[in-house]
Amino acid sequence: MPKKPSAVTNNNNLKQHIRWAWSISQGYRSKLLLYFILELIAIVLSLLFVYLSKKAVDMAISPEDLPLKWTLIGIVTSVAVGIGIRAYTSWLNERIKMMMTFQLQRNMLDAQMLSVWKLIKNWHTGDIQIRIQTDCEEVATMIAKSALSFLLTVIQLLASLAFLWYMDPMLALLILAISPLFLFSKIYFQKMRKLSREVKSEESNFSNILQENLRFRLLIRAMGIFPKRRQKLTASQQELFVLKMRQLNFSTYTQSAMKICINAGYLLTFIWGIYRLHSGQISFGTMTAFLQLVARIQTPILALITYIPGFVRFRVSADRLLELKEGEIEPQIEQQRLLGTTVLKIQDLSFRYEDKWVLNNLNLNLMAGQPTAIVGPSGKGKTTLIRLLLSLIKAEKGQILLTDREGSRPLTAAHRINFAYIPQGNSLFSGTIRENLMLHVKEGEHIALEKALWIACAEFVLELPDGVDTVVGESGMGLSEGQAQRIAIARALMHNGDIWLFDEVTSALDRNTADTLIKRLLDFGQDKLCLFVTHDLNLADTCVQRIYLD
Ligand SMILES: Nc1ncnc2c1ncn2[C@@H]1O[C@H](COP(=O)(O)OP(=O)(O)OP(=O)(O)O)[C@@H](O)[C@H]1O
Repeated sequence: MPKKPSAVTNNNNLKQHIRWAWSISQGYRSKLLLYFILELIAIVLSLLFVYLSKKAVDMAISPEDLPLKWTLIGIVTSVAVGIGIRAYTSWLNERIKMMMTFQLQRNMLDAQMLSVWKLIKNWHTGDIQIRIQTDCEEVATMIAKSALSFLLTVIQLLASLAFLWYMDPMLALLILAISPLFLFSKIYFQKMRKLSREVKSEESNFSNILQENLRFRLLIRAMGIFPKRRQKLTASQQELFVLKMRQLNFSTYTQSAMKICINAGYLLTFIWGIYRLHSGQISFGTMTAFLQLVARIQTPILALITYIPGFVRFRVSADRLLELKEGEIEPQIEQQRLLGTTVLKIQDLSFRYEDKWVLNNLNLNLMAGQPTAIVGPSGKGKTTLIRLLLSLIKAEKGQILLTDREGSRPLTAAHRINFAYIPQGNSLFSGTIRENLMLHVKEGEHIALEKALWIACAEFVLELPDGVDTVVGESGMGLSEGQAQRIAIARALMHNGDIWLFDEVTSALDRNTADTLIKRLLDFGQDKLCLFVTHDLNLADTCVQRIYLD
């Protein structure tokens, strides 16, 4: 059964998340360091601005005639350079974030594309899609942006606090005391994490329903189940609404509390400053510096608070992505072309899905030039045998040997290039027919396009107004099932593999076309190893060998 999106079983600790985030940052660290250093300079400049403006105000109201020019030049320079640095760092940061997101998305997709069969069936594509799209971005945002900004904000906060402490320790303590530090408590984090996880799970569920509704939109209408499927989508939206409202309510409470603290802090500083100014304990310049520093303390505190939801989402997303990466991945190996495969020998082959045995001690010899039909009732393991031959699944027992002019060797995933495989149903990609036909061909190793179309009884393509450049939609939309099936056959023949694995190639064809197709295939494939999985008895009768699976 596909995994329910809500079932995030992973719950890694903070250390594991940080270690993983660190590994993702590889390749970007020097750029991130540059960003960090420039931001530090910007912080120093902003404090320099506070210091110089205090000095300028005090100089301006001083009875002595002090030269203000250099102080004012210093103020303008610190502001101008600060703006320039911030513009560059924000550009740089967005760029790093984008690159990191794309790389993470590619890695996650690769892991899914290459994960072993057992894992594939556990996942719903809608769920995978939402994880790759939104969770990858969440993680990259944290690593490239929020984590460093958080650190910089803490530095800015500490520097401003130290400055204020230097001018008035009591005020610094008071400001800190009424800051909404409760937002860093464990209870707050736990609550946020729970809410975030629930929302993300429901988003995955919504994506699953949406994806299936769109994919089967014609079928849904034809079956008259549109209201039901719509209802399912609406129910998921309602659930999402409830969860997001819970999140919104929670953040409204916390933000209101936060705003009360921030305003109280400002008022306190103002009253405190006025009182001390009035009693002559501080200068007017110090009063302005107070107000600026309070802003420079409260703004970082506010910023730190806004990082919390992002940090919580990062941890939930990290769990979801680590879960996606779990399990066995097929190693990428170089493909080996065999030199005229003559025999494919299946010896004592047994296979089971979990505890259900599908094949038991199967023995079979496929010889070049002796087409074989595999027939039998539905659900007896015909497609499973094809999966074993394509090394998509591993046999429990037994082996498959391939013999060519150079000898025999066990079949592995490296031999896939030698197979011409046609799956059941429509398997065309969106794009032109030419793009579909040329998908896996190598220069100099493929047969002529027109020839492949002819053998596959797909000459009709050449008569279309745009010929092989005709654009087909998703899943071959714009073509009939039979037309799409014949183009898929031509595609399989194009790269001239020695071993043909044809799964129900005549299922969507009329009798005449099917018979012509069989004849052409058998004529052209006289030196090939042909395996037809079929319920078509005419096709089975034409084969030299018939194997009955029951
Ligand atoms: N991914 C899977 N996980 C668990 N069981 C599976 C899986 N795929 C197939 N099976 C089971 O294995 C058995 C053989 O399936 P298979 O698709 O090989 O049959 P088949 O002979 O090709 O059927 P058909 O003629 O209908 O295409 C079936 O009983 C099926 O329920």
